[in-house]
Amino acid sequence: MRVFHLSAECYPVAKVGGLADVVGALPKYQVGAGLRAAVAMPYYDRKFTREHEFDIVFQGLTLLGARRLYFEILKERNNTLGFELFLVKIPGLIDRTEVYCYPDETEQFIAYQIAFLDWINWSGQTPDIIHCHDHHSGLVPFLLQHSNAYKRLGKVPVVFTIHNGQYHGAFSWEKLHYLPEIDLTKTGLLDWAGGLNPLAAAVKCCAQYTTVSPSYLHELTINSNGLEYLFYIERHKGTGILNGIDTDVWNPAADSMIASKYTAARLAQGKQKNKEALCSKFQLSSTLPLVAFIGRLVHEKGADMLGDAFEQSLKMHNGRLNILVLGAGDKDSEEALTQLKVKYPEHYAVFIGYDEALAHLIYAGADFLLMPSRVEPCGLNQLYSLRYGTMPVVRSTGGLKDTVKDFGEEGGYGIRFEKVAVEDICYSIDRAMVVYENMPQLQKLRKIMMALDFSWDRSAKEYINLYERIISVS
Ligand SMILES: Nc1ncnc2c1ncn2[C@@H]1O[C@H](COP(=O)(O)OP(=O)(O)O[C@H]2O[C@H](CO)[C@@H](O)[C@H](O)[C@H]2O)[C@@H](O)[C@H]1O
Repeated sequence: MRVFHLSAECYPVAKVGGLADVVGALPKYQVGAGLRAAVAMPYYDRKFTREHEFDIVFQGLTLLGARRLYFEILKERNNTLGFELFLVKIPGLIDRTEVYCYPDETEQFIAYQIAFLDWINWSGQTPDIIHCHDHHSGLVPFLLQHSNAYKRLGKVPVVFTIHNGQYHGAFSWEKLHYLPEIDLTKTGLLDWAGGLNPLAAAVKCCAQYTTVSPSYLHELTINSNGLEYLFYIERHKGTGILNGIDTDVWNPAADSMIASKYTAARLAQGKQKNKEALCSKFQLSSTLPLVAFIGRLVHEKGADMLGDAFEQSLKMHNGRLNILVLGAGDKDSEEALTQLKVKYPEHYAVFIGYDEALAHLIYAGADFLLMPSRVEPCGLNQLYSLRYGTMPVVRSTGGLKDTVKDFGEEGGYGIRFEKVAVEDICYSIDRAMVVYENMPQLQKLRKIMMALDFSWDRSAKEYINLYERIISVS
């Protein structure tokens, strides 16, 4: 079965968040299961692209409105990632360093989708499935069905995965002319609330959509930044498939980014060595409990509450608790979290920025990983922390609810809280402090965490079953 994954991110080519982790892993596991899975993503001028060899497999000219665009499809020569990697390069438009936030982002993502479809069409390929991830490739199912340009491919089914339903990629109707010739009687499929909405169009036009956890499938009908009714109406097309983790990348027994590798059998010593390395980097004492946060500092992740919650907890557990933050995002949260360092220089540290290796060391060296998310479609951080024997402290939402069981319940191993509130975060940190004081109990819980299996094998099979079901009825 020939499958193309379309995504703006793919680890290690270009990563901003969890989308990259999923698209860098799922195709590899699908190839392992016998599929011919490939990723086709925009080209970025980054370390990975500079350090690997690429062949130009296709060159073409396409139109974006009145603009004629020359594009190339590059293929990574050695399939280094375990699957075929194709990059869509358009000089002057899709050849930059950052993944998001350019003023002409709408034009970039439309051109990426058109160039991909032109390539597939003109090169005579007919994939069995096109698997689009998030709104950046959300116009593909509409274009396949309702653009004259791609009539030959009109029956190729599209699976659309929603990693984050808060972002829709919406733009104004004035930009409609960027699309190739479409059936104008079908423009309603592109519309939501008076704008052209790629996420909504994808949900309407795809064969099936998936969410990255079962709970999030339902939550989208309650909270999806204005698309709640659409998700309610289209719910018969939705399936929740929990993300997995790439155990080649996230494995404490083989992780070259941590200070000391360890297995469950060497858990206590292994974690302590990593904690010492981590604490010495930030001049924190390695004998105190260490609560960490890793992530984008945005409202969805509860980043706006962290400053107050950490201040209250550090005050309450004066001199008995350490806290470490790794993240970047909203300026107010960055500022509040940076200021805290002045008040608690010995017990608090923060790194504002993105650092993959530091994230690995934190998963290995911290005792607790806090995720007070308002919205969490799946969440990978809690899965990584479980794999490294670090207790997740999470708000009960989305994938966090599906993967973290409170240690107060039978068979539980984490800490869960219900409300989006500073008080609930502080209370959960209090509970973590109590767990830490009972080290034999914490060690037992850590063993349970490390034995859990959230690898991609199971989820990759679920996607394949879904593809097969779709193909059998199409
Ligand atoms: N400053 C920093 N430095 C280093 N590493 C950092 C970092 N900030 C974040 N990361 C890393 O980025 C990834 C974050 O992944 P998540 O899945 O938790 O969130 P994200 O919101 O990006 O993804 C969305 O898509 C994923 C994938 O489907 C869903 O799990 C999730 O719920 C959804 O919001 C992790 O690998 C984490 O270690």
